[in-house]
Amino acid sequence: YTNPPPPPQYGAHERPNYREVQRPTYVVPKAPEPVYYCPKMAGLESSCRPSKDCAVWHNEVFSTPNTACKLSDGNPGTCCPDLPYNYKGKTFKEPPLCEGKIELDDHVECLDVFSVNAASDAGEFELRLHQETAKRLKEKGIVVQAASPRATHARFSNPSDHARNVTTEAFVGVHTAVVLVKRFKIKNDQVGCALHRFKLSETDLDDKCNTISKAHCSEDKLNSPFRMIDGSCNNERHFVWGRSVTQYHRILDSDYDDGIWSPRKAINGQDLPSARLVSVALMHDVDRPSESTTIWFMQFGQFLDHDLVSTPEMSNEDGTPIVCCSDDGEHLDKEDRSHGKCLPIEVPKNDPFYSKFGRTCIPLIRASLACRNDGKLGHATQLNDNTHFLDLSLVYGSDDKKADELRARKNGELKVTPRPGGPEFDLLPPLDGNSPLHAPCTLPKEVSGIDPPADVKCFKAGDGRSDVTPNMATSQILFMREHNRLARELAKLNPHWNDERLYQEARRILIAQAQHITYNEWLPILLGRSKMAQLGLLPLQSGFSTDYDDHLNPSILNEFVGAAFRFGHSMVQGKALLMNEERVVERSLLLRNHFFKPQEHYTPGNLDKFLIGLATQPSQNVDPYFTIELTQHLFEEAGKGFGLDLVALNIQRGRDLGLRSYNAYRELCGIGRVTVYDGLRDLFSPAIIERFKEVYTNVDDIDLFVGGVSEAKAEGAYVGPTFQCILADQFLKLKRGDRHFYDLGGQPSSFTEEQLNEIRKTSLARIVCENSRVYNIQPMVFKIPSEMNQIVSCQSSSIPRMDLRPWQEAYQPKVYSQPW
Ligand code: HEM
Ligand SMILES: [Ca+2]
Repeated sequence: YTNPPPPPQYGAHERPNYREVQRPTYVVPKAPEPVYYCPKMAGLESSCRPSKDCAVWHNEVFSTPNTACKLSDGNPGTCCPDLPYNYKGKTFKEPPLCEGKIELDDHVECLDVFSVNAASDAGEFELRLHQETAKRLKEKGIVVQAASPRATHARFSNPSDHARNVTTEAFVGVHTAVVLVKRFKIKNDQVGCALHRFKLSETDLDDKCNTISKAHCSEDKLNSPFRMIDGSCNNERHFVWGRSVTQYHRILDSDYDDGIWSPRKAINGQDLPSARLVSVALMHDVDRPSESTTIWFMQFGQFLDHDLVSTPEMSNEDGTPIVCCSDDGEHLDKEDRSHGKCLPIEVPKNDPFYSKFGRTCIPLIRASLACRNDGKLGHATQLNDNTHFLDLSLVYGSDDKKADELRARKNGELKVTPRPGGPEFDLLPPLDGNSPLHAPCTLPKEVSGIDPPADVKCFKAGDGRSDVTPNMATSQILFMREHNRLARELAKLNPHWNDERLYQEARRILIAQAQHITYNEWLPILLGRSKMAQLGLLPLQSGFSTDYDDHLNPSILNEFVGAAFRFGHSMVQGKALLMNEERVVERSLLLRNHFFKPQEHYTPGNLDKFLIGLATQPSQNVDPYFTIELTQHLFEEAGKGFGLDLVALNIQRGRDLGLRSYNAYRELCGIGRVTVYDGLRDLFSPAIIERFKEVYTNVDDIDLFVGGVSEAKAEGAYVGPTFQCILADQFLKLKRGDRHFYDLGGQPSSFTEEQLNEIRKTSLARIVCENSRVYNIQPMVFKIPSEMNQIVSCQSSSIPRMDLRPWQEAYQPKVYSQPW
């Protein structure tokens, strides 16, 4: 290169619009010619490519003979066709609040703004009453015990200060609605039409929940090439769409007993079966590992989960967690639960596990309430504490304060805990100010064999759950390191860029990489190629996407967060493996001992061993089988022998979030509603149907989570058709409703075509290679190594390396050979 003249230096805010920046043309090297014969696949000609370019075809690649091939330089590759045609499928619309055809009863017609104001006083009173109850409980010494499973769950679901304030305001609105429904005897199907007529701003509730309507985005923000940290200003008209601390959306109307907030009942009017009873009756711990998919697939799923959602639980006014069962695991008196924020799970007396510990109550606190985006009165909505977008908020934070805390403010880098050996050993920065309720971050001597080292701290990242398990921490550390690596490389290419510019550019690239991995490598395994093609979810091979739809709300759906995306819990293995380069297990860690205890990561070399374990150990299948590490020992306190049951929590949470029953989603997804249990034979084994009959009195009572995980897999997918349908809809909204989606053209945040082609070289295998001391890995890390997915050197062209030269400002165009 000849040195270009130094470009002007400017901070992120004073820069010209990206659309105006002149970029030199960059000549893309031609793809290597296939040198080996490749078989036809799905009736299409195929050619030899780096394996990650065949990830979308993984089913055909692994079922067609002779799909292993050699790239032009002799390194292993995979045969597959070009990407198939991407149709433009439809997304589900949000159910209308009021269809307009419902006739209101006369007495409901009488409901006017004065009645609303009167009810709002009652709502405020309810809030104070609940605050009193909380105070009384504290005085009585009924508080959450340090290090207990409940304390750890509270840590996992801890609301941000912003979320806590929003919930308090929304709570009054919800109670106002509850009072009105009672007073005016409003039937469930009339709630929307009766209440939506009232805007909070036109009632005495005008001081509540008014920040959403006041949200504003300057031209600067709308034209910024970089996303806002809190996800705002993505949509140019609806500034808050996708922002953190805003409501989840839904594809079917909520199902609450009172039409507002109380959990649904069984069809016969009785209570639904206890969530723990359902968990025990249906969900066993049977080892059914996948034959082709690694545990990285599960882990990346949880990584996405922590990017896309965080449903905080409600808390006391002072931020302390709420108590919903007594210390010895029994239900509290009705009076002590009168703050209405508890939804404890009934444990049957004869429970095969918890009865041994005399526990009859599993605590669950209701999810934080959101201010409704429409500013109207209506049923409860819940909030997402993270940005709804796939934007690596779990790496960078979902609000400016958190983002700032995480930045090194030097060279665009993120803060780290440095360890001897260089950046491939960096860990996440320490979490300071541990709450006294937190269990120690170190392992007890009985587990580790050593005294707890003094320098071991819990980790801090953009999301508070970064060290919930060892491998959640592994994935967070990996992406943090890749950010810093990108920032270092960009600084070499553009020595004149300041910290802000380097941080934002590295962030933009890393988010694009994560989106590419998700749509190119991960979703094809989850949803299957044909479903992706049908909806238009496949990534492009070249050029820009024109997919953006500014009418589409990208927000996460209650159905997704409350049930469908929890499919991942079924894939979890009870043990995390540490493996060496020979792929031999050196140690295995029982999950129950390692929740929020990242001590193992402090041993040099262990992170590499976790990474190899992730690429080797198979994932479990999605089925009604769950490891007891999650269903009996979740967040167990050391030495106590029991923890929480995640399956029961999922079921109960679904009811808390007002999800309709499984049958309603079958109908929505075009699979067809069933009227009798036998109708389920299309997707369920007779044994499972029998077990459904034992616990649910009506086929319309089945919880969505339970039905979803028990379905037979959809063709080419990792989940059944109902979850496939909900998950696909969500990922379509996340792509089409995101103005900053990585392959979108014509936006201030769009990459140049040359940059985009480099981003398309990304694979998770490459990110592992670049940021660890793992030297050999298979190109498709979500797939178990095989002849078509051979373990190769990280130096190999089988795992393409992205070239950052297209980011060099005003560099001289030059044709160069493959970067590897
Ligand atoms: C060992 C691994 C995992 C553990 C210990 C774990 C634990 C938990 C816990 C405690 C909750 C909160 C339950 C509640 O209060 O409602 C939760 C929620 C959730 N989990 Fe997991 N999980 C794991 C893996 C996964 C995976 C692999 C996925 C997806 C592929 C996933 C998706 C979700 C989702 C979507 C939620 C709802 C999150 C929210 O509302 O904020 N989890 N998980
Ligand atoms: Ca996010």
